[in-house]
Amino acid sequence: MSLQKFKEIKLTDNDLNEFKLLLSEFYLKKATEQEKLFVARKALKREEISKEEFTKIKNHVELLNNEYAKIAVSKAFKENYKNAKFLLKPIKEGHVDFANAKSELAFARHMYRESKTVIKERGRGAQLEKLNDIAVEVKKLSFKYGPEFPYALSNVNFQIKHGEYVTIIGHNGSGKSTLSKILIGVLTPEVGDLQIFGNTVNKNTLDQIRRFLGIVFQNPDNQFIGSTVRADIAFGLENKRVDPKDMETMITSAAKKVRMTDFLDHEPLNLSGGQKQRVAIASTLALNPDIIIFDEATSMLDPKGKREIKEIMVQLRDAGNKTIISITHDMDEILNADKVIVMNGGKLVKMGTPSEVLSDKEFLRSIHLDIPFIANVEEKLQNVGINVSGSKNMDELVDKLWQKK
Ligand SMILES: Nc1ncnc2c1ncn2[C@@H]1O[C@H](COP(=O)(O)OP(=O)(O)OP(=O)(O)O)[C@@H](O)[C@H]1O
Repeated sequence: MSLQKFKEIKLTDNDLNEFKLLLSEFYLKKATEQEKLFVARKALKREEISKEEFTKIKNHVELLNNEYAKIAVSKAFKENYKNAKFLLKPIKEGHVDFANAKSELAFARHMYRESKTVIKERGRGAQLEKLNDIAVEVKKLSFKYGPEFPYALSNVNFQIKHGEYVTIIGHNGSGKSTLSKILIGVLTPEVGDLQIFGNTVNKNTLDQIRRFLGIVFQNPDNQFIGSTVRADIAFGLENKRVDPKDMETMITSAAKKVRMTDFLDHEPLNLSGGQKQRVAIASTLALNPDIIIFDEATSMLDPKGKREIKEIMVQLRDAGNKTIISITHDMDEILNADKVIVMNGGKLVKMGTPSEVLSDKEFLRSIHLDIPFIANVEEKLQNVGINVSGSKNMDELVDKLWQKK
């Protein structure tokens, strides 16, 4: 088979995602019906239902079992893998098609293995494939809390690339919380579309898509489950059924990223606000999500705590391979971001780099946003003819002023 022909007929990551979703959905349906059969069997013994009624339920379960057995096969993926293997045979190393055919083979093998794992796990725990490198895409999104309410979000559109650090900012009532609830799947958009790595979020896909996301909430006290920092980080891993022998390494590695290794045996409730949020971040990081959403995560912290968390957001972005989304009304937070999304009255009113957004200070003031302290100082300096802009913190501003001397 030629490479061209293979590309026309090959299975894609989309097919694999559909297979995962179908299996988990069907398994859930089957489990529910099996539960009904269990109850019916007891009812039959107590003569509360007739033999005919019981047989009807039993036949239905049998039918589902048969159908499930037909679906839960990785034959198509095996065939696809076999086709990919044939691709390489006639192509010599060094030929233009060689690398291409090799990567097709690697992906076909990955899909075949994944399909077998999903069957073994009956679709439960399945992680959908990333279909592109756009971590979040919101298209024509509108939302209202009820028919008689005004739109809390109206026609919002944006894209966040994987690896970007984005802040979503807005005054009270601008729609930030509504947007964040939609992003984490607590609210469902009625108009428009939300995609995570190319996967459309809906009630069938939500559970699987959530695995891409980690969330750090506003109140650190509401996020603790364990009696020690270690137990707290372990909780999510246990839920994910991580092998206990890998657990300690994963806990230490997550704690290290937020500089909390010395506190692993401490009680979370005795920590400072900033430290508590660091533990919450470690618990999230341990699960290795691709996207971390900080939902007003610094708003209850003192200045030191705020600084600590902001530093960690920057470090996570700098370490690569994580998308950081911070929903906040702290304007100082926008300076370190790659991109800023400004919300007002349920609409996205501005989007750009911090410098682009800060270039129109009058507009920001008109929608009741405070200008970051550093940007205010720069504005005052510009007014007296000293041209400095785009500083992320006081040190950077001082450096720029020294260079001008
Ligand atoms: N549960 C609700 N029922 C009805 N309307 C709501 C509800 N929650 C929010 N709203 C309305 O939706 C709009 C957007 O509110 P939202 O809470 O998303 O804004 P916000 O930017 O997060 O504000 P804040 O910073 O005060 O939390 C507002 O007009 C608000 O009154």
